[in-house]
Amino acid sequence: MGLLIAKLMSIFANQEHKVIIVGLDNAGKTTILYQFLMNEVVHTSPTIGSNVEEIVLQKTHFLMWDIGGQEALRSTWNTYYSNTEFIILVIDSTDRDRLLTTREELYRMLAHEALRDASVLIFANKQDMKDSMTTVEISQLLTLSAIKDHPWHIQGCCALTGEGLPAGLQWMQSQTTAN
Ligand SMILES: Nc1nc2c(ncn2[C@@H]2O[C@H](COP(=O)(O)OP(=O)(O)OP(=O)(O)O)[C@@H](O)[C@H]2O)c(=O)[nH]1
Ligand SMILES: [Mg+2]
Repeated sequence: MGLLIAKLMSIFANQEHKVIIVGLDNAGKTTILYQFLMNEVVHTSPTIGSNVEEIVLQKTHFLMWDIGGQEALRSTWNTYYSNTEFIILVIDSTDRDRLLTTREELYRMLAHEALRDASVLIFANKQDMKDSMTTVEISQLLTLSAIKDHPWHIQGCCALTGEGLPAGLQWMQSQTTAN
């Protein structure tokens, strides 16, 4: 009996949490995924379709789907939604012109039934660029404070150095234990 309980506990401890990484093309999604995986900057080209990798933080396993963000691919995002626990929305913080497009995509996702229980981590990426918007500016432009039905968190980061990425992962881990 004790063994059975131990086995069940280890299954739950190693349960995989499904994550989708979304955002407009060139935001840095693929760069972030491989920084998580290897602590390295990989050479990327625009993602057609998706990449999937398992990222483990202590005993928490995340199955992360990095989805192509080009305009023509955005209508396919919803095919990845089922069983998603976390949305990572990556933003190129220098891309002021397209922040409203990101905002539309964000609220479209949040209204989707399959994402009703998902938590949202927003990475304000490319904080190394001197003209980047701050997390405060981005929060205001996305009106994040209006999101009441999903836990959310915004984190500044630089995918090239990895700065800010562990803090984001840690927030996700805290949400898995909070739920
Ligand atoms: N300066 C700077 N450049 C970055 C950063 N993160 C990513 N990049 C660069 O931004 C470009 C796009 O990165 P990707 O990771 O391919 O972007 P993506 O979001 O996966 O794009 P799609 O696959 O087309 O949706 C690459 O040239 C990256 O090297 C960052 O934090 N700072
Ligand atoms: Mg990509």
